[in-house]
Amino acid sequence: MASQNTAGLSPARGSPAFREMEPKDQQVMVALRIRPLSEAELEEGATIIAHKVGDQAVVLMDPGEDPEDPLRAHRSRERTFIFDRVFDQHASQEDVYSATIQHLVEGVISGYNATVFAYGPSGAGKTHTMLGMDAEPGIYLQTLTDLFQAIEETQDHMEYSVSVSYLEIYNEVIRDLLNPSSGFLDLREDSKGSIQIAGITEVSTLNAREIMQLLTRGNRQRTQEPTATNKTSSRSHAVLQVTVRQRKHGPDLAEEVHLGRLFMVDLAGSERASQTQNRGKRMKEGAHINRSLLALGNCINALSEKGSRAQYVNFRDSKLTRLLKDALGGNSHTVMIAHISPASSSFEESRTTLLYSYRAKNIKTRVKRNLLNVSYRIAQYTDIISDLRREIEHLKSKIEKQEKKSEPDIPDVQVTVGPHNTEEESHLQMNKIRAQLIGAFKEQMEMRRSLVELENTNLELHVDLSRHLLTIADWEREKSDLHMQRDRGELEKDEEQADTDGEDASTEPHEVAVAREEVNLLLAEQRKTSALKASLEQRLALAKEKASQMETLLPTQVTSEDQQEVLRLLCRAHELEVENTELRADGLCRKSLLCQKDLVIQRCQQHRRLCEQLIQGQRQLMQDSGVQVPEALERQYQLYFRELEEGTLDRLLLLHCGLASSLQVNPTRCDHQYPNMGVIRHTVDV
Ligand SMILES: Nc1ncnc2c1ncn2[C@@H]1O[C@H](COP(=O)(O)OP(=O)(O)OP(=O)(O)O)[C@@H](O)[C@H]1O
Repeated sequence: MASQNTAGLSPARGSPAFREMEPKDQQVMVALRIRPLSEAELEEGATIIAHKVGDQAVVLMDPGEDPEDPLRAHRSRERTFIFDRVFDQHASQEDVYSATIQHLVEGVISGYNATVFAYGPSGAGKTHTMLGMDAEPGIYLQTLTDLFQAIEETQDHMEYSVSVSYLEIYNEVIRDLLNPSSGFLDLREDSKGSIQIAGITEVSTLNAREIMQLLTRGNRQRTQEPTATNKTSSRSHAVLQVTVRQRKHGPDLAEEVHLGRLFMVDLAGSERASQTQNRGKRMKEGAHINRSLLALGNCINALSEKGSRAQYVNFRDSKLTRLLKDALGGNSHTVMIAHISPASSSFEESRTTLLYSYRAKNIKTRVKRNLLNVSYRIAQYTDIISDLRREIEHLKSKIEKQEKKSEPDIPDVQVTVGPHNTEEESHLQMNKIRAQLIGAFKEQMEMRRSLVELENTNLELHVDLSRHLLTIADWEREKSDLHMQRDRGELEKDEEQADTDGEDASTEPHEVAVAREEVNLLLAEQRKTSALKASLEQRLALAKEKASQMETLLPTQVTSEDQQEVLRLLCRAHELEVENTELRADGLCRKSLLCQKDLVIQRCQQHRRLCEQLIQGQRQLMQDSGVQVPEALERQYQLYFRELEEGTLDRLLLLHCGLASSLQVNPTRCDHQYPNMGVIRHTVDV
């Protein structure tokens, strides 16, 4: 089960909607599901205040409103919201699935990304919609069943591999729900800006039921506890990720690979702590859940206003938004299913949920098909072909020149007798050598590509490591500041406050503990990558030597000048392709170096701010105590203040940031040719 299952399948499938190659702007689809009144709500005498009108509207009545009150007649809080689809208590699981997600399945198979997330307060029905129950399976099972069925129905020159992972984000920590003992997992960004989860378990199977059993088991591992509104409330965000790789072999060596990713996200309850009467641990945990949801809300706000006010969208604020970055602002067909209870007792919750989801309707994503290898291969072949053409032309003209020069010697050359005196034998020999050469060359190329990917991974690990070390260093600095302030007696008030809250201000925050853990993991991973790289480099050196020996032997094994020439050209083509790969790797390294430079600049800026504070503080101290400033120092002060006022340094930094970000936005030619670099780097280790 752990290994990648492939099914030999599929034709030119896909509706016209999914055939387009150009990126298309796509509105996020927002649907609303109103669950039936629960027994508890009925018992407490709640009435229904959310009414579905037609297929797209919902009217929410304010239960506190007196219809007879003439003073409130024009200030009614009754509101109508329009969504792409509205479902009420009569809607079945199939109704919801077929109107929202079903149409995206085909796209995922053909290489498009799709995301569906269930949003709403605790107990509003999110898990019911996503996971459902045995008798009423939710979106997970329906989607997987359709996906596998569609794959089964397709045949031809296609191969599919499907892998599934399931994780939860709880208190800003990622856990693998299919392998909960694996500890905390980390998010990584690859060279294309695509988010990956390092070390996640990926299960490959083409059996939806088998996956469902795993998910149901995984869901039991989900952090779940009773809250005031739901006895089995899921306290975490659960993300089911399905990756479909479609591989199509062309008549020549070319190969098309499409990669479609489907995220199905069951968010934690969006309620505010005060409204659910949650106290203690729940309240703290709520802060973390809300950090993710708040970040999600901020992104939704910024994205929905994009264009009109061009707001900055900060996806980096939480793990959830980093993971959903593509779903919200990037390359994905996205569906949000908001959930509410129809009960009068949930009026405020429902109102905020409707407002929040309504805003999400303005978000546009830019959807394009993830064609991985084609552009790379085409670009690569085009390069090689044009290089080869030039080389061939060059060699041809050289041969012509030599022929002209050596015309009188022609009879001598023609009488040379080699070990293969018949034309047929010579032809067979040449084919054999050519096959050997191509084999050796392909092996070399594979190794070089793997080396480039390992190098890329190493750089990413390094960048991640630096980021975590920065978090730790920042905290260490804060801690020493705190100690200094405490020593000077400036912290008494705060300390008192901290003591009454039962917390010590110098207690290490959660993110620092996570950063320490991640540093250890990253170091271990770096060691692993380096060992792999060293052994691969050794193998490559051996392979290169073998190939060069073959080349040296050529003149003794093949006697015809033409054949020798063809083989020499072949060798030259190989060399050129190797050089090309090196160039691309070089491009990637430069980009990563740029990333690292950014980190260094960030660190220097932090240090600069500290120095500025020091200088200002010391100057103040000198002034207060009437110390005479020496002339040379005063001149340096003036220089320093002039620099600050003119802002030269800031302008330089701004210029660097501008240049760096334009490089990120317009990746170099090398990146275009390496679109799949580091995209699939997950460990499959069930
Ligand atoms: N459409 C529905 N039809 C019937 N029962 C439903 C429906 N939606 C939800 N329920 C029931 O309501 C209860 C709460 O639903 P669920 O656990 O799905 O809520 P939730 O939004 O996932 O809550 P939390 O965020 O706390 O995990 C469950 O018992 C569920 O079976």
